[in-house]
Amino acid sequence: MAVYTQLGPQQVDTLLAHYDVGKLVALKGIAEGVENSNFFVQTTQSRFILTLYENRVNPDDLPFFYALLKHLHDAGCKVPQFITDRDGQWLQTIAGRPACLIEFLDGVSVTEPTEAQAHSTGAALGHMHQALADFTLSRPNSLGVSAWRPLASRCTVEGLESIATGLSARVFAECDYLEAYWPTDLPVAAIHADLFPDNVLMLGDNVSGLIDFYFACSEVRAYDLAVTHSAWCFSNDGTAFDAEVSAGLLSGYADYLPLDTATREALPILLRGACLRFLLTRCYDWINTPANALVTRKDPLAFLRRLDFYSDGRHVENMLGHYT
Ligand SMILES: Nc1ncnc2c1ncn2[C@@H]1O[C@H](COP(=O)(O)OP(=O)(O)OP(=O)(O)O)[C@@H](O)[C@H]1O
Ligand SMILES: N[C@@H](CCO)C(=O)O
Repeated sequence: MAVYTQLGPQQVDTLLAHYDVGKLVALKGIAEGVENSNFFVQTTQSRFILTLYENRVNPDDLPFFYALLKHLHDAGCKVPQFITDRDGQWLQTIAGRPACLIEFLDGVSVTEPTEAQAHSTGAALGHMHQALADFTLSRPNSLGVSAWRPLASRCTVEGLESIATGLSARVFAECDYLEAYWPTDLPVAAIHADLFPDNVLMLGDNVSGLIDFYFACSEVRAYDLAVTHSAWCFSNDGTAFDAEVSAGLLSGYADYLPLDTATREALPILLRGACLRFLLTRCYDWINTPANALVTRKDPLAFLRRLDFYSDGRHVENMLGHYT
């Protein structure tokens, strides 16, 4: 569940009085998500998401997210806009929390994507990357390659071994490998960094919205493709790779940005990096979240299985065969 702060209609009425968006008709907490408190707000004029930023989003980063979404929206990408009040303010305080009123986008997130849906997602990602080529703000990636070893240490050897025997050695060996081979010659730009299926809204086969940009940061651009590939192209538990979904995602992306030689050569490393990032954050949460907490812990081993898959160079070669 993700309603950490409760809100009453009176508080939301008071907030909405600053905007030209009509009067409150319905207010409902949204269960999905784990980072922020989200509410569905229906007014006499339209529908909105009201997000209250809880401890994991640093309020100092909000101007970066605002500018990023405005830039993408102005470039025609399907992302929600932050709504400004009559004084031009988009950042408010409600119940003592920083809060924003955000455009509501139609669509549902899929759990078992088809090739066509993956194609549309790849295209939306490529379009976004193209649009961000002239976006000038930056935000360091606090979960990038240099953060993985310290994060693994914070998980502790015992913690990692409690999840799977041998996991600790595997994780530290992977840190050695990725630190040695992480690409330094590819374009760096603002990326989404967490484009899992639950952060993509779809209507039928078509993307209607990309949401949840709160991990967005400056990074090797193709790493975003790697993250998205690792999130979309496997069964949830990571045991089954779906070659059709992979082909759809890559071809949608390549409609906007070519998979040039440098990108193709770096992808095996970037894909392994994406797996290690989610393996480690899930391990950390697994170890530090009580089993009976309201937030459901995500299975870390689902990303160890993906890491195993990508570590076999033949798999990535087959996937990219069409582009060489
Ligand atoms: N702009 C939007 N339009 C429509 N629905 C939205 C929008 N933003 C968020 N939602 C809904 O709210 C849910 C939670 O939003 P979001 O993923 O941003 O939360 P979060 O707490 O940051 O989640 P996460 O755990 O994925 O980081 C989404 O799954 C979606 O159903
Ligand atoms: N999308 C992530 C959670 C947010 O980083 C995961 O599934 O582990």
